[in-house]
Order: sequence, then structure tokens, then C-alpha cells
Amino acid sequence: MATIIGLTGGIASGKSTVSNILKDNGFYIVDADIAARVVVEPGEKAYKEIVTAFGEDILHEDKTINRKKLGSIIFHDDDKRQVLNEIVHPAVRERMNIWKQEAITAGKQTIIYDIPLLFESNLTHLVERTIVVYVDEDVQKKRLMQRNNLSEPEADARIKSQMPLKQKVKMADVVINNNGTIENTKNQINALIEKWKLVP
Ligand SMILES: CC(C)(COP(=O)(O)OP(=O)(O)OC[C@H]1O[C@@H](n2cnc3c(N)ncnc32)[C@H](O)[C@@H]1O)[C@@H](O)C(=O)NCCC(=O)NCCS
Ligand SMILES: Nc1ncnc2c1ncn2[C@@H]1O[C@H](COP(=O)(O)OP(=O)(O)OP(=O)(O)O)[C@@H](O)[C@H]1O
Repeated sequence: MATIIGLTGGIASGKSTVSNILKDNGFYIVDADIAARVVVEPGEKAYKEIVTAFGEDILHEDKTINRKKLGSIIFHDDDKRQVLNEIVHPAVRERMNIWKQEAITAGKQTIIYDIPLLFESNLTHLVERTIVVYVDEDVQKKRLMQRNNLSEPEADARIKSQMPLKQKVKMADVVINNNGTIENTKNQINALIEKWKLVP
């Protein structure tokens, strides 16, 4: 039976950076953010529910969802975020389960579940151990503003929409500190692969 490892952290703390390094080491990644994109493509059930709940205003001209616009709504409004989560999350879990089964069929021994909201959504029962990618809040904000081209208040709103990263650290089986260079992060991951004797 495959071992499922949960990889989480805060927005822009470096989960994708860590999962890419794990992928380079042969590990199979099941990514919740990718699942959340696939399940809201036009024609999908969640797409229709989002348009009903948020209106056609959140669509591009080609009818795909304008993620920037939807983000600017839900990261500033807890109730609306809740509405979106209730539409999208069940479909995400279903999709991730399909990908997990594919990985098991392919003979994978360790599967990485990259889930930003692993703790917020109480999904730890899906995984055997948890890795939290940590950065200090000033580094997190700077990287988030840079990557998404956001103002400071916009970055603050996104950070505040999640459980404080320091709280996630307390809940983690292991913490990867991503304040330093990518090389430093790689070294921590290699040490972890060794310590937990992880086999792809
Ligand atoms: C709001 C949306 C349209 C913004 O899209 P955008 O392309 O700008 O961002 P992306 O999807 O790449 O997410 C970036 C990061 O934002 C954070 N984030 C996304 N959704 C949420 C949420 N509902 N609550 C808290 N943080 C969130 C995560 O850390 C995620 O890694 C999109 O994030 C979305 O549909 N969110 C709801 C689904 C969800 O909860 N996804 C997170 C994993 S299941
Ligand atoms: N050690 C590092 N040094 C410098 N920049 C980094 C480092 N790690 C990540 N970054 C940069 O910080 C940004 C956030 O990293 P990444 O996309 O991996 O975070 P994430 O946790 O997956 O984000 P999200 O949850 O928002 O999707 C990216 O632009 C990435 O290139």
C-alpha cells in the first residue's frame, strides 16, 4: 500500500517549490490547486454552480472563470469564500482521489498530497504524515506580492484568509524552513527523504 504524505504551508510559502523538488526526485504529486482548476472548467458541475452563485460578471469573454476577479471577491469576504469552498472542495477531493488511484495503479510507493488548506479543511485523516513549508511573514508577503503582482493590502487579505502559518508549524510532523535559498530547501528535503526512508 502506498504511503500518503500531506504537504502544506501558507500562501506563497513555497509548497510548489518543494513539490517540484520532490517531483524531480521521482515522487508523485497530487496537487489540490491543479485539481481546483480542472474542476471549474466550463461544462463541469462546479463551474455551473459558481456562475449561479457569483453571476456572469466573474467570467472572461470566452466564458472561462476570471480567477483574478473571483479572487478579489473571495479573499475579502469570509462568507463568499465559504460559498466558493463548499462548491469547489468536494469536487477537488474527488479528483484528487482519482489521481491517487492512478498513482497506486502505476506502482507508486509514496504519494505527496499538496493541499494548501490541509489543516483548515480538516483533511489530515487523508494523509499519514504532514510536512509544513514555513517562511517568516515578511518573506511570505514579499514573495506573494512579487509573484502575483499584488498590493500590500491584497497580500495581507490572502494571508489572513488562512490559518496562521505558525499554528500550522505546531501541527506538523516536520517543518521545511524556506526562508533561505532553494539550495538550502533542497538539502532539507534530501535529509527528510533519508530520515523517513521515502521511496518514490
Ligand atoms: C480564488 C481563486 C479563483 C484564485 O485563483 P488564483 O489562480 O489567483 O490562485 P490559485 O488557485 O493558484 O491559489 C493560490 C493560493 O491561494 C490560496 N487559496 C486559494 N483558495 C483559497 C481559499 N478558498 N481559502 C484560502 N486560501 C486559498 C492557496 O494557498 C493557493 O495555493 C482560486 O484560488 C479558487 O478557486 N479557490 C477556491 C478553491 C480552493 O480552496 N483552492 C485551494 C486548494 S483546494
Ligand atoms: N527559497 C526561495 N527563495 C526565493 N524565492 C522563492 C523560494 N521559494 C519559493 N520562492 C518563490 O516564492 C514564490 C512562492 O513560492 P511557491 O509558488 O512555491 O509557493 P506556494 O506555497 O506553492 O504558493 P501558493 O500556495 O500561493 O500557490 C514563487 O514566486 C517562488 O518562485
